[in-house]
Amino acid sequence: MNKPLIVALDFPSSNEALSLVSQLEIYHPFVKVGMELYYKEGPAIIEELKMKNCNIFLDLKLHDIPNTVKQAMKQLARLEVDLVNVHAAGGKVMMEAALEGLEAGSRVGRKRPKCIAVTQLTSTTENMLTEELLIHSSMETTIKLYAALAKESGLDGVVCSALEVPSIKEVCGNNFLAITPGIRNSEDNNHDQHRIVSPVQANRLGSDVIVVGRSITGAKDPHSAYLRMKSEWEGLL
Ligand SMILES: O=C(O)c1cc(=O)[nH]c(=O)n1[C@@H]1O[C@H](COP(=O)(O)O)[C@@H](O)[C@H]1O
Repeated sequence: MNKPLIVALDFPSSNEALSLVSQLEIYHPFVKVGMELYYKEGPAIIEELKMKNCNIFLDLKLHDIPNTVKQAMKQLARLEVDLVNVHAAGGKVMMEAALEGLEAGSRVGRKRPKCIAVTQLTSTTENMLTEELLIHSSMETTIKLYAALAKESGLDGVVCSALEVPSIKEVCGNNFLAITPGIRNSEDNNHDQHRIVSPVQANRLGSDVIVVGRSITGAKDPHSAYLRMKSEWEGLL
């Protein structure tokens, strides 16, 4: 993967998603289909996006007992997307089961999709971690341990805030992917995100991939917003 910017297609239906993609079509965008769009449109939206030459991150954040995750991943593998994810909080056996399902569902001769684990959502604060989730380690320690567990389970990387990338790379090595949402420029609305980083900072902190939603999809001119984010992320601005 070559430092991609993934656009989160958080839309209620394929009309809005495909209209956004058509504005970016010449760049063959890497896009993310999340729960909102997939629960409405199902596998059809994946096929439509493939026809538009998009790379696809199917973000369904699986978190269940190992057997359920394995069987679900077997089905998702058949969609032949590039990237899928689980919650690291499901534990090692569940993450291993996710990979087994992906291997089992992938066509012979075709590589399974990459699989990454969400560590702690970028909407989670240090205070929520201790007060609500009753995790009495710091955000950094928790995320480092979850990342190490994901690596031990054979996963390809994690989702985290760019703020945690240096410590994850220290523990898991440079080849272990760090995919980072929660990307905002100072003038953007933060919405429900808390552990926020600009595209320039994400680059400096060593993120491999950034995920950007509303700062592009909600912009007056999504095409210009995409190009600016991309240039800042790639260190051109
Ligand atoms: O797994 C994800 O993609 C994800 C993990 C996380 O910790 N935080 C997070 O924001 N995301 C996703 O990244 C996207 C961020 O969207 P914006 O906040 O609109 O840029 C959303 O689609 C989220 O579902």
